[in-house]
Amino acid sequence: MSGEASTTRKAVAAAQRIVVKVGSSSLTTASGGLDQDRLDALVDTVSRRVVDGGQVVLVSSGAIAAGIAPLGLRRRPRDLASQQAAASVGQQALAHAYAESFSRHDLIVGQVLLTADDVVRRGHYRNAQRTLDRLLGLGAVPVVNENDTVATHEIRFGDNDRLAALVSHLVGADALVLLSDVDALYDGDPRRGGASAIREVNGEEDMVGVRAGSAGASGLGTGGMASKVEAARVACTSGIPVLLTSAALADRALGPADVGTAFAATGSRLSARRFWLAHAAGASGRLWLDDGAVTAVVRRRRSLLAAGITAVEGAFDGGDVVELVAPSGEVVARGVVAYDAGELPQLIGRSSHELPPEQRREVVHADDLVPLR
Ligand SMILES: Nc1ncnc2c1ncn2[C@@H]1O[C@H](COP(=O)(O)OP(=O)(O)O)[C@@H](O)[C@H]1O
Ligand SMILES: N[C@@H](CCC(=O)OP(=O)(O)O)C(=O)O
Repeated sequence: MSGEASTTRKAVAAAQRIVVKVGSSSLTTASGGLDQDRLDALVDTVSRRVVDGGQVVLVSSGAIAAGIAPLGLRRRPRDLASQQAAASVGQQALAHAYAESFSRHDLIVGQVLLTADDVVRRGHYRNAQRTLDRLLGLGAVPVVNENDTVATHEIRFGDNDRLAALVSHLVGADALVLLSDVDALYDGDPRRGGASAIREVNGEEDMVGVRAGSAGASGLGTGGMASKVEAARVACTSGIPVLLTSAALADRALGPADVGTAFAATGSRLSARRFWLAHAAGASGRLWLDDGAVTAVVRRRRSLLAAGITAVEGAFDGGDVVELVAPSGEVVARGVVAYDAGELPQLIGRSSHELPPEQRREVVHADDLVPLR
């Protein structure tokens, strides 16, 4: 790549605290065992950064894939119980491999297995934050994965790309690096041919027409490019720049950052509460807004009043988190609703002066509302 490095690339190269996420397809062989050479190469790169004074949190997938061969399975299992069994076997193989590999550089690793509750429940969030912070302070390399052996479909993070974005905010990272088996984001699935690489994403306008598809041909990854793009969006809108490239290019990604796709930080750092509201908390319902209300809450950062709501979905109580939806169906904000779902139908569409005084409070107060664009 030629030309002057973008601000985003400089920020990634200079980041002091960094989260590096590596996917299953970059650590395991097609037959479902750990690929020690590739794991060692990644560890060498991460170690260089740590020895140079940086702090790295490694979010590593691969537990399920690494458990396939030892259990005599032929491919990645589809049912939850077998996935959990594979993860149980594979995670300990993975942790062992990382511990051995980092020990070549005299570095200690700390295994951190998180469930969605650990970041979705605000009380648990601080606990995970403290542990990771202390590990980094003690010079260890935290190796994070989802606690797959107990996570059911209903309570999963979804994928480790999302987990990595959440962890980036949790540890206050200066950058997030997503390593996969593809060197960059392309405008279409590169497996189909004819797609071109996108080098810089400076906002949603650069994503227009980009088709980010499902997981790679190895059958080992889960989220595919779509989940990486979504994770990049979560990080960038929270003020964290992202670099996406292949694990084979990790050295350059963590060095001059002159490879892959750089996603610029578009938003400012969110407080833990606002980040939680925007990205972590589960939503219990939806409020459909008219165009005027969308402008008021998204552009003018106003509270949402009953007059701008056209429909209510879901069974929520006052104090729950809900999504605010534009007429187009796009979720434009999330916030804490002040009323129970049952109270709203008789209020919506009516302006405050038509309502009795006790029902004139905002439906979602501006302080409890985070626009998503
Ligand atoms: N627009 C795109 N740009 C790049 N890769 C894409 C795109 N759409 C789909 N993909 C596929 O996504 C795969 C990476 O996702 P995945 O297999 O889940 O990786 P990992 O295991 O690293 O998380 C690539 O191998 C590629 O084939
Ligand atoms: N927690 C799972 C990984 C899930 C996942 O998102 O995988 P990937 O798409 O390879 O990053 C595991 O360790 O197998």
